Amino acid sequence: MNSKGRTTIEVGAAGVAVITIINPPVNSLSLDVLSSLKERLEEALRRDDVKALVMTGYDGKFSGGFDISSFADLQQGKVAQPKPGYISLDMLTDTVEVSRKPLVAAIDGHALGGGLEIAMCCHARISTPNALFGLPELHLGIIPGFGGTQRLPRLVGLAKSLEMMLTAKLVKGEEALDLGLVDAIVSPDQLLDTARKWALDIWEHKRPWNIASLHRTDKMESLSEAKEILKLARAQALRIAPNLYHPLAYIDVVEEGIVSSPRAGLIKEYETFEVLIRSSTCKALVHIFFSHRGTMKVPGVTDLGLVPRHVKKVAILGGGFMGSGIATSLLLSTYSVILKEVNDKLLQAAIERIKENLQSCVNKGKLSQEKFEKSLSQLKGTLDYESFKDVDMVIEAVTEDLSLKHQIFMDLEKYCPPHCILASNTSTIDLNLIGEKTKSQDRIIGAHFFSPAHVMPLLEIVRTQKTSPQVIVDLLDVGKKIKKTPVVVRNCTGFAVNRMFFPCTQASLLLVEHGTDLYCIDRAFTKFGMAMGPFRLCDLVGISVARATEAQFVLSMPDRTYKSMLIPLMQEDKRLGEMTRKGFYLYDERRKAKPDPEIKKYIEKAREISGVSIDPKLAKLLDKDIVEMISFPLVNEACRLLAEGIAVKAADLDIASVMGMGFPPYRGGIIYWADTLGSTYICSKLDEWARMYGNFFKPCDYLAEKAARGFPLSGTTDPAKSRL
Ligand SMILES: C[C@H](O)CC(=O)SCCNC(=O)CCNC(=O)[C@H](O)C(C)(C)COP(=O)(O)OP(=O)(O)OC[C@H]1O[C@@H](n2cnc3c(N)ncnc32)[C@H](O)[C@@H]1OP(=O)(O)O
Repeated sequence: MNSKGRTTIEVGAAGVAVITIINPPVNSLSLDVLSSLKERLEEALRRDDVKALVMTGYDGKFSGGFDISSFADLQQGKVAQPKPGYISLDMLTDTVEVSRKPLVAAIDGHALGGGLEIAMCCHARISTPNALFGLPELHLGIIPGFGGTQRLPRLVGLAKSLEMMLTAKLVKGEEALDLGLVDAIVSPDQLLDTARKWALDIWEHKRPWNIASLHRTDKMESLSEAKEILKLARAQALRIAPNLYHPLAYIDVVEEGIVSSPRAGLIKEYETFEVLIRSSTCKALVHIFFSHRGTMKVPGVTDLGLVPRHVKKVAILGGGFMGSGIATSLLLSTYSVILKEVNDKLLQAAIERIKENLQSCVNKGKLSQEKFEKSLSQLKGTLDYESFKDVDMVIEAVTEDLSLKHQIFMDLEKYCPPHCILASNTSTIDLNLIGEKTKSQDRIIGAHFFSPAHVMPLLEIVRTQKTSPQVIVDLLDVGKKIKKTPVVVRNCTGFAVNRMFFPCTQASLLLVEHGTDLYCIDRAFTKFGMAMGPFRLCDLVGISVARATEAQFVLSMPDRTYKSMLIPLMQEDKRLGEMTRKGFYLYDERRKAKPDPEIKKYIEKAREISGVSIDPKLAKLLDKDIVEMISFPLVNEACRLLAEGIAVKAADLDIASVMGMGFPPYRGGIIYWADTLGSTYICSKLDEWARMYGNFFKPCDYLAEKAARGFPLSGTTDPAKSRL
């Protein structure tokens, strides 16, 4: 079997051994790397010609931490440490940290998770200004397992370490120096020489031997302060993630080290790590980690060897809420942006919105004043197409009016250079229709952003049968550069995210008309872990948008829509959602939502029009039943997207559900979650509800077939069945 990574050792004339971790692309710590590292360390400690050691990572990257792809082997017991806690105690604490030869970490790139934990066992840390440090393990449903829970608080103080861990915050070189996490900052070309000299200086007592990180006390708060900080951290963890156990387990482990001893903390750490790595939360979050990266791999597109073309200048048509958000995203990533509006008043308003967006980044400390000025200087407003002659990409973000879009795309074909990518931010209109009056269909593509576009992480890239792979590769690259997660889907009404989410609103309306309490539905959803319930979301998006979207779906899938008058009735009465401070909820000036007893009136009227009577069973549903009755239709639609080839991979829908709909990542995304319940169970429930409440619930063929065989829904789709 090929080994997964290795380390090398090179002993220089001055007697400093440089050990390099080699496991591209991020130098993760596979078990092979760890075992090779142990051998190299032992060799260096044994050799008489070695006075001191430097540890570094290959190709300017220290280490991205423990090898996440080996979690599955650990979970299944296929590999194990020689004894419990071996790496943390025997290797790092009792060999490296106590060694009589000084060991200095030379850090460039990233020192994350296990990478940082190893660096913290060293006797000094030298880094470059751009190096990134952090313990992001909680994002994977685990806690650090190589001593990070004990050493980070002792190096940077308890309060700061809790902040870094609970928010998975990464710190950069200079901040790490201020915190005391590193001892010196040097440029990349001086890194190794400085580290070598530093190690030798310690050996020659020209620099002090620092006390081992595990036993430092100078940064730690007093016991009473520490207890108060831990109490607040527990409250924060419960508030941020009430369904999650592992952040609390992490705080318990830190506490053990403080109230008992650091060694007791290390023991509790590895015991807890062993439990958490086998948890369903960890498995789901690891699935999200790899699926997230997998969205950049599109079969038949990204495997053709195409190189993304350099996109420098982007034009945006329409500076409304979406257009200005998209422009902000591009400016933040140093693209030159031309913003076109139809008159000066709208143009000035759009520029003002962009300024506000950028200013809010400055206020949150995410953008320096200097970068704010630079970004803004990259923005040019215009009222005509004159300056479009050298743009590389256009993103149209005007209102959803097909004839207007027809005209725009014909104009774009006339004014833009032939290589220019012609993208539309439409959320519902068929891209084939948008481009039908042009001869440029190979460069027409959907770039569907989610509102607010400069904040939401998902970018749905929609390709038609004619979109060229080169254009898809180009947009994937732009998406990555503007720090979005792109998911490539095929063209259909609502594309993947809106189409998948639509049955959720529909099922909610059906339940409400049959007697389920509207606010109980939203509560059950948020308790399940969704960012917000379907009715709160409707208010946020706006009742008019919800109605317009509904109209599109009623047209394209009349056989499976539930026709409720609740939303039209509210629209008639100008209860338009959060923007009018009245929708399903009432809103105060701080946008805090409060249930409104008046909503009953609208429900009763809608019920009367539909001719539906209250079903006593539905009026008393448990939270679990509410979640299932609303989410299973969503799963059903996701299955249709897979069967039709709209989405190529189930994992893409998992990411789309997490990033576009607020589905809880620790449940792994919509299809992953469905598979934890089983296709047979979901299908039988949908069948039962279809018999009782109509075709809206009827399982699609894909789901029924998988259920009949007891297969998971995430199995690869048959490309032959793709409709394109
Ligand atoms: C015992 C310990 O306490 C437990 C641990 O250490 S758990 C691990 C903790 N570490 C992490 O969570 C870091 C995870 N990685 C990252 O955040 C980012 O990959 C990074 C900042 C290191 C680099 O980001 P970036 O340059 O954008 O590259 P990115 O696309 O994310 O990753 C490159 C490749 O490396 C893989 N990779 C990244 N980190 C990995 C890791 N720790 N293990 C295995 N593979 C990893 C990715 O899956 C990707 O693979 P692909 O090319 O086949 O898709």
